[in-house]
Amino acid sequence: MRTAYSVETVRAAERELMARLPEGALMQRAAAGLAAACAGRLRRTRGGVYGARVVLLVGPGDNGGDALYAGARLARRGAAVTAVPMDPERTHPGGSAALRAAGGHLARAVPQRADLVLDGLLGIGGRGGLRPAAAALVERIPPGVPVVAVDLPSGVDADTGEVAGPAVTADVTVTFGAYKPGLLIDPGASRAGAVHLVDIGLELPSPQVEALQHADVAGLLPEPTATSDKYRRGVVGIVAGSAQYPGAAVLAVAGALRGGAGAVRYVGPAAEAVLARYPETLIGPGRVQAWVVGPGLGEGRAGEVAELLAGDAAVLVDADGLRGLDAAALRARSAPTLLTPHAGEAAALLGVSRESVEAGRLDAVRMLTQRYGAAVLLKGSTTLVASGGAAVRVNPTGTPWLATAGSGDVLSGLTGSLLAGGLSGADAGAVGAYLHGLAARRVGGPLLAQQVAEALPDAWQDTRHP
Ligand SMILES: NC(=O)C1=CN([C@@H]2O[C@H](COP(=O)(O)OP(=O)(O)OC[C@H]3O[C@@H](n4cnc5c(N)ncnc54)[C@H](O)[C@@H]3O)[C@@H](O)[C@H]2O)[C@@H](O)CC1
Ligand SMILES: [K+]
Repeated sequence: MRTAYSVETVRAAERELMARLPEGALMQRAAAGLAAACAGRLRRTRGGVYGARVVLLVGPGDNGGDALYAGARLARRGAAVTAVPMDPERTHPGGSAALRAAGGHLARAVPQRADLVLDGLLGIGGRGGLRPAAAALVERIPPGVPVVAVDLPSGVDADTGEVAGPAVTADVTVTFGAYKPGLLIDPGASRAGAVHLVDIGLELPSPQVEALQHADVAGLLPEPTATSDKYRRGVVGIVAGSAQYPGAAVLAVAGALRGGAGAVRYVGPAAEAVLARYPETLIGPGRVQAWVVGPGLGEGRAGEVAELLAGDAAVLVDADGLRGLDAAALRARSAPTLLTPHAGEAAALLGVSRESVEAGRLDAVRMLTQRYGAAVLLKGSTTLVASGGAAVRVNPTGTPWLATAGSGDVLSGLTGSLLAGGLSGADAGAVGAYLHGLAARRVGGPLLAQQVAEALPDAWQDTRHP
């Protein structure tokens, strides 16, 4: 499990640790890890540190201090290090002195010839969009030069991944003590590049955000045993498709057949198309452990959604099924419920704009789970899964090629199948998104939704091999 912690949590852990250590010890740990990561990068790109031109963008706080001390370490190994402070009056005094003593120097303009740029403008103390002095330095980063962000890319909100205006786009982020949610959630995550965690010895409580890894998923997947039969493995029912969108039914069934349930039942007007493609499918109403309702349903079918929600099987509501959902009916349910909106559907459920959901995905998914009393999977670049007050799960797999017609139908079928296999709403959502993203990576791109469904068994097996 990869875990991420809010600024408040990280600060509290830092205070607690600092009280037990000599002054400045934590910053030295951070700077040592940062310098080592930079040296590793310089070794790979140009054979070594000696003679490398390193530029430090230095903000007014401790983030700038980290950059200066790391710069001093690189200067001692023969790098030519130039620090450009955002505000020369407010620059970490100890860090500046250390850099000068090591042979580095301070400048007012960003040198345009460089082998590496360190972004030490803002870390977890950054608030809102970059102010002009910081934005001006970011604009002067020479194109094509690798950028290492110190703790997080400046301009990215550490707690949410929101980016309000200009921000650094890093090749590597060296983060200290703990991942921050903004490094795992878009738009921040795509600014961070490869994230490298430096252990500085923090003791941390339970996380605010987490990302499953292969072993976590393998541990949650419902595997049949010698005594399993198809009913014990769970039956998933698919209520999807319409005369206008029969394909959604076929794709949801395609996903459901690869999600580990013992059987897939289809109810709706696309039975012929479903059977033609998947003769394994049971047709017509009957008992199931979980329903998937919504993909390609079209308009005027809210009654079917309400009827399923009134029953005692688990229910996944997707796409057209999400229109006009009754929050009170959802809150009254005792069986697992999972909603799987994309940003536009989430915006409608919350009564806000699509843009605000996309800019603040973490807030949006938390508000949805609170308002509707259900687990929620918010689709998009970095899919999020929230349930009650538990840590929000961010999906680490996937590819931009998944933004293609029908891929959501496969996801809902797959995830419903996992619900039928006995997973909770949050687990089914997180595991479904993970496998779906892994399968898409296997296919590459451009991809068809049905290829994603076909790659699911291999993705399932992949999770067993870390
Ligand atoms: N606290 C600790 O124990 C440790 C902190 N470390 C470093 O310290 C950082 C946090 O340091 P600080 O609390 O000093 O905060 P930062 O260095 O992140 O930034 C705070 C400063 O930036 C200014 N600022 C805030 N938002 C701005 C914006 N949008 N545009 C321009 N300027 C803005 C503030 O006025 C303040 O002076 C961490 O990210 C990490 O890099 C590490 O050295 C490890 C140990
Ligand atoms: K930074």
